[in-house]
Amino acid sequence: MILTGSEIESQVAQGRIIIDPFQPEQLNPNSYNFRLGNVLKVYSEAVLDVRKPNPVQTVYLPEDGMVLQPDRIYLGSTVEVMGSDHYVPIIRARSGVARLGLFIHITADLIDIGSVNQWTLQLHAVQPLRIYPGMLLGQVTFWRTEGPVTLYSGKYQGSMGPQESAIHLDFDKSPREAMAGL
Ligand SMILES: Nc1ccn([C@H]2C[C@H](O)[C@@H](COP(=O)(O)OP(=O)(O)OP(=O)(O)O)O2)c(=O)n1
Repeated sequence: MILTGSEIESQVAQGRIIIDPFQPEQLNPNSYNFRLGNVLKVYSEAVLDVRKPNPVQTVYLPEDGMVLQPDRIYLGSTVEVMGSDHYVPIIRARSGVARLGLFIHITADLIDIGSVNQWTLQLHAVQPLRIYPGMLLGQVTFWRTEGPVTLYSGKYQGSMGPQESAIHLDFDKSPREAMAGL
């Protein structure tokens, strides 16, 4: 079951959902709009490798914006530190952003229960698009769970700013550890 905007606000007030900073005017009927931080990371090599660290360049989004090019992925992050030990967050683009052809994640919309940090966004523009730091880019929804809860303790816990893939770390683990996210 999805939380309504007023229930999100109530759960934030009780400390059961973390959204920091929290602005009530960013609430929607059943979601909360989040902002884009001013740091982007771009992979520097043309061919990426899941078994190795992939070097990145850091780019600071100027106040007058920056044009995203279609042939690459830009890692950004939310301004807000968000998460919950009680509800499962799922992120989406705002419709107005999607209507301009911008993906704000690439098939990774599910946030683990217990994952509290600035979430990494995988920005991909279908055609050149100027974006701005601090813009209201996406929305987060919160979902009730069923069953015993195990809180997230994976490799991206506590991250601030955009985090490049650390999937290469999985290759040093046993298949059981990798599947368990240990
Ligand atoms: N667009 C996204 C999706 C997820 N996350 C964060 C919150 C998630 O709780 C965490 C881990 O997500 P996954 O379990 O999908 O990713 P992995 O399986 O690669 O990581 P791990 O091995 O840590 O579970 O990454 C994020 O910042 N931005």
